[in-house]
Amino acid sequence: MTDPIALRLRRLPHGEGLPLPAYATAGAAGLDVVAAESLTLAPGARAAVATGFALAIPAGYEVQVRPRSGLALRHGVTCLNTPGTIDHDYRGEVKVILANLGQEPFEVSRGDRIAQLVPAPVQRALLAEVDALDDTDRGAGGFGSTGR
Ligand SMILES: O=c1ccn([C@H]2C[C@H](O)[C@@H](COP(=O)(O)OP(=O)(O)OP(=O)(O)O)O2)c(=O)[nH]1
Repeated sequence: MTDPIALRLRRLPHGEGLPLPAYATAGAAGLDVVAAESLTLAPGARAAVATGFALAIPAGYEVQVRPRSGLALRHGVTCLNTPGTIDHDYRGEVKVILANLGQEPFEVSRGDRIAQLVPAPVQRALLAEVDALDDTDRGAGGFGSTGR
């Protein structure tokens, strides 16, 4: 494992008393995040669920918000925008955009683990507009073109 990334976390008033994001096992890749509010997600519904904290992420990194496989498999509940992107310059509350793709209402209780956070290095692009692109064997083929 590489050296950990230092993340500063500011607890917000409604996050008082909640466990901080934490690794569930010594080898876990994601910091489990708990909900700072309780709500019911109807089938097909989505919501930005409060976490009760804000982050300062070092420049050159993002934090990805990813679903938990247990919620996805058992309840059809996932992060709609997975992986969610927390920009390094964002100082607002981290929220988890949960969607219920299952057939039953899903209850979120304050303190439930709802997602996981994974820091990742960011490679920025230097965009150059050009009149023509170099030729390749694939050309414009895509979207299953090699399977036909
Ligand atoms: O799952 C998420 C995704 C985003 N954010 C916050 C942090 C992120 O830095 C900010 C903006 O996210 P994004 O760039 O994905 O959203 P956008 O729709 O492009 O909005 P903006 O115009 O604010 O960038 O919203 C979250 O709290 N949770």
